[in-house]
Amino acid sequence: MSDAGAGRPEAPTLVGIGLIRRGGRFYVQRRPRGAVYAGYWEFPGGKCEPGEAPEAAVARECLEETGLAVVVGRLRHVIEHRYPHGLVRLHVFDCEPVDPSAEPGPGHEYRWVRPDELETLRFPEANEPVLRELAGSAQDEARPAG
Ligand SMILES: Nc1nc2c([nH]c(=O)n2[C@H]2C[C@H](O)[C@@H](COP(=O)(O)OP(=O)(O)OP(=O)(O)O)O2)c(=O)[nH]1
Repeated sequence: MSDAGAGRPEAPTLVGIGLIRRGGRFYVQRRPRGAVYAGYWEFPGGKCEPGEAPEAAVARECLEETGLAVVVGRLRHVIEHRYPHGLVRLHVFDCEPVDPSAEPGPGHEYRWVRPDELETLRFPEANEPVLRELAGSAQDEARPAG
């Protein structure tokens, strides 16, 4: 007997996202025209291919989208969010460029931003906990000890 449809929970689309950090700043880029959330800022990343682990997707998407080869580090957040276009599960990883002097390619409009600037840019709403945490850790670093 088939149980197709009724009662089965919707599987989220798995997404890998890279927080590429260089000298205390993060790489952000504008989502291209025609994409969902076109014109919003985002961290590089994208959907996992079938069978692909999120960290592998991060390395692949960072290279494809920015031209930067990255070392994928700690998994910082897993965020499940329902958008009008579907349910996504974002896996957000700390990343470092393999070559710290390499510049991103021409594919996207991009900026390297300080953590406290992140909250002034418009990101897709699922990014909110990431932006809050990065901005908060910047304040901790700036606060004098004691
Ligand atoms: N890349 C990226 N995607 C994000 C961020 N925040 C966020 O909610 N998303 C969502 C938007 C999309 O629903 C999903 C990623 O999809 P995408 O359209 O960028 O993925 P993709 O590059 O594989 O796209 P495509 O091949 O289907 O064009 O994750 C973010 O900071 N970066």
